[in-house]
Amino acid sequence: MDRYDLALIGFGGVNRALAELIDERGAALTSELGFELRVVAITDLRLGSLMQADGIDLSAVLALEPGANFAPFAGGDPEPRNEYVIRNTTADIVVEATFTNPVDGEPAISHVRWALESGKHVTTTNKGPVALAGAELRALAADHGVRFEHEGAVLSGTPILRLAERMFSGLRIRGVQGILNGTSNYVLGRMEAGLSLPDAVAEAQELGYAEADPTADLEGSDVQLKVVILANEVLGADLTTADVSRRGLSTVSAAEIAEAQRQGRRWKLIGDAHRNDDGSVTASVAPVALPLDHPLAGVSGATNAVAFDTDLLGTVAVSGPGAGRVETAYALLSDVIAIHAGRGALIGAATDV
Ligand SMILES: NC(=O)C1=CN([C@@H]2O[C@H](COP(=O)(O)OP(=O)(O)OC[C@H]3O[C@@H](n4cnc5c(N)ncnc54)[C@H](O)[C@@H]3O)[C@@H](O)[C@H]2O)C=CC1
Ligand SMILES: N[C@@H](CC=O)C(=O)O
Repeated sequence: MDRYDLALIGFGGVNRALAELIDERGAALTSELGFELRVVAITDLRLGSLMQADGIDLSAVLALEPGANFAPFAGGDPEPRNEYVIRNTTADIVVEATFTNPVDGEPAISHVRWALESGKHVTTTNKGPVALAGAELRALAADHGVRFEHEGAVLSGTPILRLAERMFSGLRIRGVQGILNGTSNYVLGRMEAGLSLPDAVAEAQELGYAEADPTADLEGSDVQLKVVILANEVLGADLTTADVSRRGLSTVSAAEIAEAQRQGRRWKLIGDAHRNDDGSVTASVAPVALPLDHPLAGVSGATNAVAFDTDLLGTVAVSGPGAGRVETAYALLSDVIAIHAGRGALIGAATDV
């Protein structure tokens, strides 16, 4: 029986949900998936670090009282010694789920680099490293014979990146457009129902959808990162966030939301990237008042949707959760499954000189 030891970097909503999944459903997952999962290290800004090569008792760390930290545990330290833990842990896979930094991607990019350099696979839901250093990190992973997986960076657990990578061979993708942020979509729906913006945002935070700073959700920088990822990975572009024009929800007033409802329209924050006739790619994020019969107008709550414009199939649309702790933890599990499925190929690639 194979076993993967994990190091969890960041122990907030998503990595806690993964720990709960392993703790509560570990035996069932082992028999279904053919491998065992064990957590051997955890770091968090607020909790410090914990390293136990024989496996951490997840029920004990999940039961920690607010304000407590890892110091009293064997192998515990009140400081989040990220670099030391990532480089020295016995883990096979580093699971990066700290805050997304939409400006320079740090310190998550460094976390991923340290893990790959020390021969560990990485799975992350953090959009910073993928959007801002994706090519460099993929190359680093290849150099070290390990994988850099990041399904959860777009549409949380809804597997659109792997779908596009694996199932669209032979198609030419002309563009990709969609609702790519769960929080803003949820907030727009709640404002249509009469809630104030702050109340709607507070609900999204409580439900685990929002970024640590929800401005990134509302003002489009989260979608900007996702558009960069889609443009680069699906359209083969080489965009940075500076190439993606951005307007957020503050450009739409409550009165405009009510007026759109009267006109049979619904505001949605739309991310778009499309290939032009000259081969260049144009990308944007902006609120759009869609007519109710538009396919994206009915996508509500934290559900997201992506429409791929292809030459041979026309439009292929996928809809599913775009945010949520458990949904995003599933993305991490799906990455581990992909690492497990590809392990023979990796051994071959690493020895193939
Ligand atoms: N919650 C969601 O629905 C989704 C989240 N994501 C991404 O997944 C990541 C994690 O999300 P959540 O768990 O919801 O966020 P969260 O805010 O609940 O948890 C992040 C955790 O990381 C810790 N942290 C921050 N900086 C750190 C550092 N330098 N070293 C150690 N720990 C650090 C924080 O103390 C916090 O406990 C974020 O990058 C987010 O953008 C992606 C898809 C969906
Ligand atoms: N805050 C993000 C989480 C997923 O990326 C969102 O609301 O979509």
